[in-house]
Amino acid sequence: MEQHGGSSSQKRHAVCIPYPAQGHINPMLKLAKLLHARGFHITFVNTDYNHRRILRSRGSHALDGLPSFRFETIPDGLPWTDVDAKQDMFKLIDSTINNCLAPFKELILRLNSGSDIPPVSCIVSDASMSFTIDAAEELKIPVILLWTNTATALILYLHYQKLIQKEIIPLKDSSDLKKHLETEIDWIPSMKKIKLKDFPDFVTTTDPQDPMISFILHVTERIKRASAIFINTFDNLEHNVLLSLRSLLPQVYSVGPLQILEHREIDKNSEIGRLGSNLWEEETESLDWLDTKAGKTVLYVNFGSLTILTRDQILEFAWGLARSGKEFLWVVRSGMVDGDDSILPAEFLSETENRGLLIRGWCSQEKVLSHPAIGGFLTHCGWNSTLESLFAGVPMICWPFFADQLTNRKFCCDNWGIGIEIGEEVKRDKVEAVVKELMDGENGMRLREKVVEWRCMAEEASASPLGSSYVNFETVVNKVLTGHD
Ligand SMILES: O=c1ccn([C@@H]2O[C@H](COP(=O)(O)OP(=O)(O)O[C@H]3O[C@H](CO)[C@@H](O)[C@H](O)[C@H]3O)[C@@H](O)[C@H]2O)c(=O)[nH]1
Repeated sequence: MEQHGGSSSQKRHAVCIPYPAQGHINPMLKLAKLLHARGFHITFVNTDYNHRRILRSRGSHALDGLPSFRFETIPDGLPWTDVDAKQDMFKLIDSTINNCLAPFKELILRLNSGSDIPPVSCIVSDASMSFTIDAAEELKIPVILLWTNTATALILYLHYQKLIQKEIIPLKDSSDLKKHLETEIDWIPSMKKIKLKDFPDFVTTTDPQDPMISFILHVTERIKRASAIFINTFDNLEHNVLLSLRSLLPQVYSVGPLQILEHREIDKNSEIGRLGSNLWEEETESLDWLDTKAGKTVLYVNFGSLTILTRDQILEFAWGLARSGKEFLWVVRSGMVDGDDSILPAEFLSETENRGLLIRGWCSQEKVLSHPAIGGFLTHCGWNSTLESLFAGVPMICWPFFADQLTNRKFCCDNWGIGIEIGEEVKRDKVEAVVKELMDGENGMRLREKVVEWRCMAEEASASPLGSSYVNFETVVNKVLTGHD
């Protein structure tokens, strides 16, 4: 991809910095590769902690980079921990806000003093790392934010301040929780009568100082200062919301699914294409196992990188899967079950050994979802998983854990027609019923047809030269990042 760029003095240099969690690093790496393909020199910035994790999971040379695509690190400000230690999400949020600006600015100054690379000409930052806006303003360079959730989640978050002003949150009395969650909100542009239970979480707090609410207010206030905001979605999927959003934030550009742009533009066997960012080591068994299975017969089960299940929940899922009689591939990440990952009972393992593959660890999800044997996805509705499922044409069973996943569940099931709800409380009978419905039922067929329709629209959005996401990406690269009309 070097051929697109000019000499180092002419090249533009983008410093790309994701929020330090898997669901944010993955889309940022895709974006960085796309910018590199357009001739940008890239510096990709991980936290020290995640850098060490990637080296461990991908090998000691995984982040050596290339002359025009380099990796750097900054500390996350948390006490030094072992790579196996789980990072506390709330402490990490707080720490990035308070501790990352100084090392980030030092990094940019150091990059600017190097003679072998072009000076930093723009920052491409996760919207949750909004200290980067201060750095960009000081350096007088543009900052582009990447919003890794839906446009819907963004418009809802932008109205949390108003929810507080209207005294809807924080909740005064938690005994009213059920009624509170059924409250219809009808004053958010393009959101027709959305209930609080479909908001991206945190609306059940009774704490006036709730740290997540403070974080949401912090991010949504600062986001307005960005030169442009990329959203990993596409126009057809969230057309009206994007229109409303643009009247609040004119610099919003839908550029998703980034996976499709990456797929089209980056040769996956090239040095850049092979760069990856998995924090857990990927197993290799599941693709071979899937090769032995018939088309669309296997349910894939994976709850992403942050979900924590209780012992009861994992048991209910396990027995529901066993009773469904369907084949399944279930990936159980280390640390995914509160207290103990090895609690799946021997009876479950022996009953399902001929039709279930249980992977303890991490798989290559994009490859798994695209395998022809996969017929359904039991998911926590993280936005990357949702888009990846859509791109693979795989319908979903939706069991959100927290945050934007609740909103994604609502839209997948009620608006886009690509998912079935399983209910908040996991019960084996329900799991059994929805798995059968998705894999064998008429409803499953309808969802499968619908998801393929959405995949076609996503592909159209990403197509050169007129697809909306493609055009939006080009517009920002030309106008904002390189200053050309
Ligand atoms: O075994 C696995 C499990 C996951 N993945 C990948 O890891 C990413 C997970 O992202 P996502 O599905 O979005 O889930 P989370 O890790 O939970 O993502 C966080 O970030 C997302 C994007 O902001 C939010 O939508 C979620 O709510 C938030 O929890 C995806 O790219 C998956 O392909 C793998 O490759 N292998």
